[in-house]
Amino acid sequence: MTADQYLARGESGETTVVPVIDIGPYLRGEDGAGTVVEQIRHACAEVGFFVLSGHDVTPDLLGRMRAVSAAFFDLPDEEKRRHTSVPGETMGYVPMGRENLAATLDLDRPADLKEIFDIRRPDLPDDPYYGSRMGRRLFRPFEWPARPDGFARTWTEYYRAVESLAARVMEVFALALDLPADYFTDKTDRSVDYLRVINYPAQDTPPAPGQLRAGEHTDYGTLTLVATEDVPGGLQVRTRSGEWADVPHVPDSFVVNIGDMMAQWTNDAWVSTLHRVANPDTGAASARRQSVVFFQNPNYDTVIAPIETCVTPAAPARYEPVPAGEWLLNKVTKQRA
Ligand SMILES: O=C(O)CCC(=O)C(=O)O
Ligand SMILES: [Fe+2]
Repeated sequence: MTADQYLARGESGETTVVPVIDIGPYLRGEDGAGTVVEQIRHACAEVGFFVLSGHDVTPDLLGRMRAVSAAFFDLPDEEKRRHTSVPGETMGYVPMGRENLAATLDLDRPADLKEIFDIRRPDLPDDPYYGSRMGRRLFRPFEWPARPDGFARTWTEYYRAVESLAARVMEVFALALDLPADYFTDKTDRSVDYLRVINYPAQDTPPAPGQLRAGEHTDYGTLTLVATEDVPGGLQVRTRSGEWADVPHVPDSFVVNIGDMMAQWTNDAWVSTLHRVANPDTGAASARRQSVVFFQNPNYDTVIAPIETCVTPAAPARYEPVPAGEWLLNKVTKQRA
């Protein structure tokens, strides 16, 4: 991916960088559904990011998810560390200093200033897909924290809600690529999703040179749904001219971005845009930030190759086929600080 593929406009540009799209008409099968498809096609091709409103994940559920997660991060360090993920994995608690997203682009930067709790699909179905060698590697069972109360219940409820929403967005993606609405269904129905809450603590000491809340990176999979927070030190996208532009926070909406595998599927007709999480200004260093992030990655045995509607004589296939699980593991290995 080269910098000139990032079309979003930055500080010096007045254009809206990241459009807000109301998916409601599509979800309800109303007349405006065609417009939703058009808007999403445009956003994915031009920006790689959009803000999704009109979805059916309730503010109540999101509020409970935030509260229970914040309560976990407020537990004593020693209690959180009992859930520390095995090295090279992100399942469970990932303490400060363990992840470095810029390293996925082979950049030499200090570790990200964040801690994480991360799960895979809860309540795994009895299916050889999950029990195979690759299945066990990617869907390793994890232990829920005993505290705070209701953690497992709320996270499971949230997982189900965003998993369904992601499936509906994938239908829109298929339609936007002139494919049948269910084109991606059998490629993502056992997806290797990551549900993680990221706590970006207040910055009591100044970050090291080049150190950020999250270093620049692209996401790896199909799509990401981020519930952001309106506090200093937030998500930024890289514009075509190489500037960093803030992604707007719209209450009760998700920031949606596409990942590398969607860019490869579309033969780069759609962009997997560089982004990062900035530090708060010194004056706002006490601002803590928490984001709730759902990454959808295809089934591990889905082979990602440019889709036929995206390959033309003028745009020949740019990518060799690659199994999604392999691509994902390669990235996850690199992200270790
Ligand atoms: O915290 C955020 O707003 C986004 C984090 C992010 O981009 C990531 O973890 O991939
Ligand atoms: Fe990201």
